[in-house]
Amino acid sequence: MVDEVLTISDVGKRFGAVTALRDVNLTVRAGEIVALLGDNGAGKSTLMNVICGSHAADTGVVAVRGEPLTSLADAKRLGVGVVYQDLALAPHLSLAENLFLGNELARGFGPFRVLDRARMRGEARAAIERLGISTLRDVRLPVASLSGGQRQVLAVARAMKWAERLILLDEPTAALGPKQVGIVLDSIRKAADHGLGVVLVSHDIPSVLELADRIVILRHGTVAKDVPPDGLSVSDVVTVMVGEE
Ligand SMILES: Nc1ncnc2c1ncn2[C@@H]1O[C@H](COP(=O)(O)OP(=O)(O)OP(=O)(O)O)[C@@H](O)[C@H]1O
Repeated sequence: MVDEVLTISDVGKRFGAVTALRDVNLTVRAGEIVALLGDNGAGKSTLMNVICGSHAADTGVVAVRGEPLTSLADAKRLGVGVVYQDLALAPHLSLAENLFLGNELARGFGPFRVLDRARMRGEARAAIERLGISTLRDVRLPVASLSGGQRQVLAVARAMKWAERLILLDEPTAALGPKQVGIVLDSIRKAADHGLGVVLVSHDIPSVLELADRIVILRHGTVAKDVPPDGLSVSDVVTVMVGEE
């Protein structure tokens, strides 16, 4: 399909005697949010690691826009960005500096090259505005002064700035209060509205039912259910997760 960003076909992954993933098939389209749910040990992290190229699948194919992805370098080249649970932000640097961490802009030539702080600030403001988050207006503030939810939003803004096709999020609402959860969910929805595919892992089933376009439930390394959230309750999801349908 034309707007398919991620295609996972018959993926399997073992760790010694443990089968972490078996015959996993999954697609994500541009603008779509897919939530991966499952009990502990169901294979969620392994699948995310395979999608971001940090683990190679033993069998099957992971492809972004039809191009195979088997390494972290492939993931970067193919426009896949990851928001890790620890967010990988530098607390003493500003919002703008964090957005450009490892991708700093410079101006001038040769020995006269210096960081182009004004441009980084301008682009950081634009990146944050795209998410419609007014609470992060001052991009010169240090990240240490932000709340947990604001940090999570900043991490989403950074992934969105550098990833052209797909962003992966690990537990984006863990340890946040209800208001903060709302802000983070909004930022993820905005990223999808800008045409990115989104895959997230979460144990926060109510939030996921509100946010996701599709719910994919893994059980013992296979896809037990892949459905829109319409009409699903938390207990329906838990029943599938634990295998008591
Ligand atoms: N590096 C590894 N070496 C050996 N076994 C592993 C490794 N990573 C995962 N596993 C095993 O693979 C299975 C799937 O694990 P995975 O971490 O993907 O599950 P999960 O759904 O993310 O669980 P959780 O919600 O607890 O994080 C488990 O049985 C786990 O013990």
